[in-house]
Amino acid sequence: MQAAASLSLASSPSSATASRSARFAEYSGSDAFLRPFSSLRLCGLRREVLASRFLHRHWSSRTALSCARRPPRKVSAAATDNGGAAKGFDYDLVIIGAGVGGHGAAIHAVERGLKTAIIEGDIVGGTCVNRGCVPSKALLAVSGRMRELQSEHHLKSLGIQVSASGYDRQAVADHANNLASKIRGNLTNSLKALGVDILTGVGTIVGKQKVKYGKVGFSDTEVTAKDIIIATGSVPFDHALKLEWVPDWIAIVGSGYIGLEFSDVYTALGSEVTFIEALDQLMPGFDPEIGKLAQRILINPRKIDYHTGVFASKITPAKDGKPVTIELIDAKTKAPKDTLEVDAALIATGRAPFTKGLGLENINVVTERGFVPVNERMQVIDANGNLVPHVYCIGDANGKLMLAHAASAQGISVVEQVYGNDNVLNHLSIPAACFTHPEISMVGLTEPQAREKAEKEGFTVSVAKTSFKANTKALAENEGEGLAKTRHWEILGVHILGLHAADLIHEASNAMALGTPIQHIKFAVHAHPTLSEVLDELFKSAKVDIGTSHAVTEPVPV
Ligand SMILES: Cc1cc2nc3c(=O)[nH]c(=O)nc-3n(C[C@H](O)[C@H](O)[C@H](O)COP(=O)(O)OP(=O)(O)OC[C@H]3O[C@@H](n4cnc5c(N)ncnc54)[C@H](O)[C@@H]3O)c2cc1C
Ligand SMILES: NC(=O)c1ccc[n+]([C@@H]2O[C@H](COP(=O)([O-])OP(=O)(O)OC[C@H]3O[C@@H](n4cnc5c(N)ncnc54)[C@H](O)[C@@H]3O)[C@@H](O)[C@H]2O)c1
Repeated sequence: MQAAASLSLASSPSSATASRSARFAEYSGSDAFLRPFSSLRLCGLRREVLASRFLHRHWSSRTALSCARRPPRKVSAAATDNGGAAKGFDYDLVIIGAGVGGHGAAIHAVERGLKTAIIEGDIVGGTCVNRGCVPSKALLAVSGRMRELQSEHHLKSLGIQVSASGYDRQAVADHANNLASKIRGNLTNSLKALGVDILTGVGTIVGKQKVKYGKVGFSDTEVTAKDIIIATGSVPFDHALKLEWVPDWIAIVGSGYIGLEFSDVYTALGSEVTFIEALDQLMPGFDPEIGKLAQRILINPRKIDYHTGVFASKITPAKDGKPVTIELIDAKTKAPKDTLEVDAALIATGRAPFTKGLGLENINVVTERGFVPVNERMQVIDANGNLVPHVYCIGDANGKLMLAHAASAQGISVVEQVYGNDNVLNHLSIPAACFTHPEISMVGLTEPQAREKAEKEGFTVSVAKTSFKANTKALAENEGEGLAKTRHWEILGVHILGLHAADLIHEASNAMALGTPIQHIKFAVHAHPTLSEVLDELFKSAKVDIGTSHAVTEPVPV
């Protein structure tokens, strides 16, 4: 199923107008969090419905501070130093969009001695810093602690007594907002410290190696660049991060990363959640076995119910004291199924690229569902299937892998090419994580995908699994729930659900990126007692048949 697909709302990105001023106005005001008034029912309960609202933007970058301290860089024949551009150009590199992708590319470009400018039409940091990863992880930090404090049984088993737990909604919201501002400041300062020119305004490609930019209502300035990177990201649907109120009952449309993370936040803060998922099971993007375990740990014990195999076909925002209404239709037959009345609705059905008004028509590029077509080197492909010289597109705008670190890694890969080093990023080795409690992480193929590949290519897949239940550190924390699984001696994929899964995945993703096979990594030594021994055990339990060359390990049921 395509992200961003099928849900049409007044506030959805598809309603974006072509005008640049309207684009940015809409960007800052789109309202995916819809709310009501009045009383309604869920799971047989009647409840008083709260009025209210949500919304807006905030977040940052991890590389910012360390990069400011990097040593002077070497300058190749292909590049000038940071003071002067290639002959005949204002800049060696102009990047349109200062999100994490653009930021990662800019600091690496300076390191490579390229005279670099970054054009930003809104605020530095983009989605991740201002409206995505950063504020959502601040909220998840709160939900994690709330869960611990609310789990009397868990605390008691550790010998801890806590009389009551509670939270101050505004203080929680401030924590998310302040973190976003702080990281945005770090990002901006790191660009300035490295001598990247930050050009304010909406960037438009006006022709070969030419970009204009300008604030809405002011005249544009034109700059030339030897190479251009488009890093304009996506239009987020989600503005629930300001936490202006906590609804009693919230419907979350879509059970992907955003839906699952917000269900963790809202249930910890006291809301009841109803998931609406178009596919036949919840969390359809995850490895099926991990998805089942996630349902057992993250859904069933919480105040969450769900409708699967249905589309939210129409959502009517709260108005004049009436609740939000959500019309559900059967995903296959399209027959009407149900209508829900809820306090609030959060739309998490994927994100749409932010590529309108970029002037792509001036370089003969036609988007595909809004995404900029690129090859494996992020070089932009025109309407005739030819590469557009000197134009690249990274991050959410190309739709390859809509993750912050993928955007940044693609940016670094492009800068290497611009510098003269061929570089192709291995997307299969890029990890992903969902920051629920406990976390889920993954890299590479799911088990069905691995089996399909094996059938096509004629090899056998074996699967190894291990449980957190046997891990001393996890047991010391009284957090023994979890599973890690891998497949294939080359490591085709690893999936983890359990304590600190988001940190644990990197041993596997680095092994995949470096091509380290299981029969080598299984001899690596891990400190005891640590959670990393979960992966140690996983790799050691993999049955490697070097003769037939494809072994896998099976997990112990948890
Ligand atoms: C709620 C939420 C939580 C998330 N959590 C995570 C997470 O935990 N981990 C993770 O890896 N990813 C997460 N993501 C995804 C992550 O935020 C994106 O993948 C990432 O921000 C993409 O970076 P980008 O640089 O491609 O685009 P963006 O961050 O969207 O930045 C693009 C920038 O370009 C600017 N721009 C657009 N058009 C123009 C123009 N014409 N001229 C000038 N400037 C322009 C925009 O204003 C913006 O600043 C989350 C997303 C959301 C919505
Ligand atoms: N921790 C992280 O890394 C993190 C966190 C949040 C977001 N993200 C990024 O943001 C992107 C978007 O996240 P997301 O959760 O919005 O998208 P997603 O693609 O992960 O999940 C969307 C879900 O919505 C369902 N859906 C689509 N249309 C529907 C409809 N009309 N009715 C009911 N269900 C519908 C889909 O079947 C799917 O399960 C992700 O691709 C991810 O890359 C990452």
